Formats: sequence, structure tokens, C-alpha cells
Amino acid sequence: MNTQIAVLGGGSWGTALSKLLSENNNKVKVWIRDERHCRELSDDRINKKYLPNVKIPQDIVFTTDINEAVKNAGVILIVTPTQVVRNTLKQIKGEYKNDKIVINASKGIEVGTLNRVSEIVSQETRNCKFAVLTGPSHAEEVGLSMPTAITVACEDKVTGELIQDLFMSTYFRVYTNGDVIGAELGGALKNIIALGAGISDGVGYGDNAKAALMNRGIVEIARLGVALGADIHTFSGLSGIGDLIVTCTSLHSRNRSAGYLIGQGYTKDEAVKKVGMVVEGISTTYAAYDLAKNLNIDMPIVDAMYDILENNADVKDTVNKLMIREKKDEKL
Ligand SMILES: NC(=O)C1=CN([C@@H]2O[C@H](COP(=O)(O)OP(=O)(O)OC[C@H]3O[C@@H](n4cnc5c(N)ncnc54)[C@H](O)[C@@H]3O)[C@@H](O)[C@H]2O)C=CC1
Ligand SMILES: O=C(CO)COP(=O)(O)O
Repeated sequence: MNTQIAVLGGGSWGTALSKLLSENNNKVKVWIRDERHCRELSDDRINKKYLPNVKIPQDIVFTTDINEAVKNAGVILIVTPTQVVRNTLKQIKGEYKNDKIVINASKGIEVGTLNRVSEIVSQETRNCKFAVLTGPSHAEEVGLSMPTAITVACEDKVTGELIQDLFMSTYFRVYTNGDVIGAELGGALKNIIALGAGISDGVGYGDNAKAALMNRGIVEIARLGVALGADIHTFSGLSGIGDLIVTCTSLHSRNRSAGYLIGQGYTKDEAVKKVGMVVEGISTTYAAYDLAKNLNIDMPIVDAMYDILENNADVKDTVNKLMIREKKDEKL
């Protein structure tokens, strides 16, 4: 494709996507915040901390200068933790031209503003075209070229197809979707349920409990999503149930792992420290809790997760409260 691409963030997902984009013959420059990490990546061609089993192609350039990374890039790919996306974009000076495409690969909602990343990008970059890349895709597997299917959601079909071509490879199958809101919310909110699935495993509950969480979880996600303007069908696709399945069941999942530790008795801060990578589901629980309250949407699993994370509520008591709620029809 030979497109110049700036990748903002060199954690596990940024590394795996940079490798894929470079294999697809694009010119990739990765912005790394930390000087020492940047030098290590550049010299060793291994991301020891975040993705140690993957060899990084020689032609990927690493820089700590964000303006150098985005200079002349036609595409900016965001892969930092969600809570720092706004601040990261603010560091870019005068590089936003109408023809740039901004793709978000981070999964979360900004705490406080309750903005999705599309909203942050529109506020901070004004006229750039926007797309979100999301779906069941652990970096550990993509980095090893293992088969993966994912969604690129973009309101503009032509731009969506261009991005589809940018990422498509023999092991990375990309579907287009016009529903940006639904794709973003599916990717962000499933992390809350994955944390819950980990907690359920950690306290010793079984497969039935996890299946119930996943299934009633996607119902809640869709309920909030539709209230925010999403298409309900998106939640049965890759960015919805697809990503929910992989995150709730995979041993690679950071959210599930953190939940498992919480279920075993660690505090949330201890769990995050032990995982050593970003655990988006925690901040997203707080944001989703506020969104649901503002919109008067019933989200009992999100409420339960909030209670566990914020008030240190006992897991078994919390699950018991969920179980003995007023009886209801499945479709409501
Ligand atoms: N790891 C995965 O398999 C996938 C991750 N994602 C999403 O991608 C995003 C990034 O996740 P990972 O790569 O897993 O995270 P990670 O924890 O592996 O890496 C995070 C990166 O962000 C950098 N970073 C942290 N704070 C920063 C700041 N204030 N300013 C600039 N950079 C900062 C870190 O130095 C690191 O390079 C998250 O939103 C995650 O949900 C999406 C799909 C797959
Ligand atoms: O979004 C992901 C897989 O699609 C990654 O999830 P974790 O952040 O829980 O590892």
C-alpha cells in the first residue's frame, strides 16, 4: 500500500498492529513516550515488556517526537490507553489536515466527559476522517500471525474500504461496518464484562455463571448502545459478542486476568500492578456507570461491578443480589 502511518503508542497492541502494517508494505513510524523504551525497541527489535515473543520488522521507525511521527503521515493510528488519548492528540501541533485519517484501536470511554474516542478525536482534530478498528484480536496472537477477524467501522464507506485494504492480510480479515457508535461501545463495554468473568472464575464460580454474565452482559451493552444511537445488530457482530467471547475466555486478556486476581482477593490496584498492562475495564466501569445513570438505563451488571470496584463490595453478596432481583422477561 505504501501509506505513511503514525502509530501512537507502542504497547502490545501498537506493536502487533505496526508489524502487520509494515508487512503490508506501509511506512510505519511509532511514537513512544518513554525514551529508554524507544531506544530498546529500536535497537533490540523486541518489545520485551509488552510483547516479548514477536520479532519487530527492521523497517519500523520508533521516535519519542510525536510531531516527527505524524509528519507526512496520511493515517494516524491511536493505540494508547483511552484515558490519555486526548492529551496525546493535544501534543500534535498543526498536523491536522482534512485529508488525514485517524483510526482508533483503543477500547474505552473517557472518565469525566463520558466521551467515546470518536468524540475526543472530533473535538481535538476537527475535520479528520475517523474510523475505529475493533473486534476479537489479542495482540499476542496477531503478533504471531494467527488467524483473526476484525471490524473497521467508518461512516464513510470509501474511507472504510481504504482502511480495510490497509490492514487486510492472509491472517487478518477485516470487515467494514458503518456503525461507529455501536462498534466503539461494543469494544469498550465488553471489558467490564470480561473483568466480571475473571472475578467469577477467581472466586470459583463455574461455566454457567460465566455464560450468564456474557449473555446478560451483551444485553446490557446493547441497551446502552441503542440509547446512544447504535444499531442493535452491531452487538451480534465481531465488535460486540465476538470481542466479548474472546475477552471473557482468553488467558491473554488483561481484563479477565485482573478480574481473576480481584476474585482471588487482591485489591483492584494490586491486580492492575500484577497484570502490568492497561486494564481498560476498570475506568470503563466508572464511565458506563455514569452514562447509565445519566440516561436512566438499567445496567445491573455494571452496577454490580461498580460496587465491587468502588465500594469493595463482597463478590458473593453482590452476585446474590443480582440473582434475587425482581423476576423479569428475558427480552426486556
Ligand atoms: N493488547 C491487546 O490485545 C489489545 C488492546 N487493545 C486496546 O489497545 C489499547 C492499548 O492497549 P495495550 O497495547 O494492550 O496496552 P499496553 O499496556 O500493552 O501498552 C500501553 C502503551 O501505552 C503507553 N502509555 C501509557 N501511558 C501513556 C501516556 N500517558 N502517554 C502515552 N503513552 C502511554 C505505554 O507506555 C505502552 O506503550 C487499549 O485501549 C486496549 O484496550 C485493543 C485490542 C487488542
Ligand atoms: O480487546 C482485546 C481483545 O480483543 C484485548 O482485551 P484485554 O485488554 O482484556 O487483553
